[in-house]
Amino acid sequence: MDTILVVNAGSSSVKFQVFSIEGEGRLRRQLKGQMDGIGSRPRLRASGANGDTLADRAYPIEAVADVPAAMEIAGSWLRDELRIDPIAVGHRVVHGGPDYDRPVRIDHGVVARLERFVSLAPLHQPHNLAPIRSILAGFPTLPQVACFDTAFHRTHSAVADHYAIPHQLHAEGVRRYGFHGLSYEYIAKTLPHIAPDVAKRRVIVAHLGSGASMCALKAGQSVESTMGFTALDGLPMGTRPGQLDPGVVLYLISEKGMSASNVQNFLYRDCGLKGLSGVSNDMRELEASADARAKLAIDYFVYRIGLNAGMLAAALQGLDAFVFTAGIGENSATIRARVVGQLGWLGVSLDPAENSRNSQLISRSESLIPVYVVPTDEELMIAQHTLALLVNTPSTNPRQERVS
Ligand SMILES: Nc1ncnc2c1ncn2[C@@H]1O[C@H](COP(=O)(O)OP(=O)(O)O)[C@@H](O)[C@H]1O
Ligand SMILES: CC(=O)OP(=O)(O)O
Ligand SMILES: [Mg+2]
Repeated sequence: MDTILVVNAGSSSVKFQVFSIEGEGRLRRQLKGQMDGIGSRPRLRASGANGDTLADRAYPIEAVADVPAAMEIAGSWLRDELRIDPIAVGHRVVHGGPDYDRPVRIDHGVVARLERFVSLAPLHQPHNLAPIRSILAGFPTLPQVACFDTAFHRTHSAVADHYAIPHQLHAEGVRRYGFHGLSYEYIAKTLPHIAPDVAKRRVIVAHLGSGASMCALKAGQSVESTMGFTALDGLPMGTRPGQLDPGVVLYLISEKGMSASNVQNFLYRDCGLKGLSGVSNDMRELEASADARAKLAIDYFVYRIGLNAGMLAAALQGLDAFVFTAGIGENSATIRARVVGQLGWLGVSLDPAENSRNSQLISRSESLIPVYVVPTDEELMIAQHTLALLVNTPSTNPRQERVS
């Protein structure tokens, strides 16, 4: 069976899926898994094609302290226990910079270009590139494809793509890229099947995971995002602050004597829900906590989502649907209820029973704007792009020739 392996390293998880190629470009999911709770409660879970459990293992926090450790455990499980032998590997690569507006077949030149963005996505890019490099070294003829978080947002207008700074910096690549594009692309492709009328109109998608952002979709195209040059901007996240006055950064440097790398570590690892609560970066732990600072962190998260929804509704000049997705958006009925509470001024009204069941439609019929929960599938997007590039790019790999 010819298969494609997909690897998606996020800030608190490593996700992977294996798809078989069924002919005529159709893919069938054979395996889906993730190591999540990295740095809080690490757990490897995986299921097979029929949803049957293949692994469910909890690890002590110190055994999976970071993403590389999670990658190592998940990788050896796939390699040594399941003997996965794919004909191609698709990777999520968070930063594609100004040049990549679509997925690309990987070679050493591509890796060298993507290395330049490591400092712009330090929580992700090194972990996205590490498996690419080790596969290139160990299996140089195995086709690999990079799929970018930034690519889906390259449709933004000039006003959405710029900061009010001198042009030279924009020309160098200091732009408002936006991230989580593979997730938004999946939602944009799925929404026409769920709600064909609103999918053609103005939709806000809230991708609320460990990293969190929101996207304004007009007729399925991204027109605005809460994230910018890096995945620091916009909403508060597990360990990142979201929108912050740049004056705070100047204060850290000039008054606290912090170096550039101290500030980088601080902004990517010590802020957000973790910094504000002092309890955890993990929303499940905050929801379970009685600590007043955990409550403040959740209040702040919800409040900022409401503020940013107003901004995106203005970008869209109206709103026809609101969609929740990713770890928190798909699973926390409490957070969804509170966010919908913030959208009351738009005439949105929640159906609490449907919300508590994680139903697809969680608003009441009289709600002026429907609210949906759509589980995202970044890995499926990556597999589809990988297959498309396999079929359309010539290769020296004889196993790959059979696919086309
Ligand atoms: N049942 C749940 N209730 C509340 N939060 C949840 C639940 N399940 C997962 N989450 C939260 O989702 C986040 C992880 O989301 P995910 O999209 O997997 O993140 P990432 O891809 O950035 O690693 C964590 O903050 C986790 O606490
Ligand atoms: C870009 C980003 O923040 O990704 P994730 O949410 O997977 O950490
Ligand atoms: Mg993610």
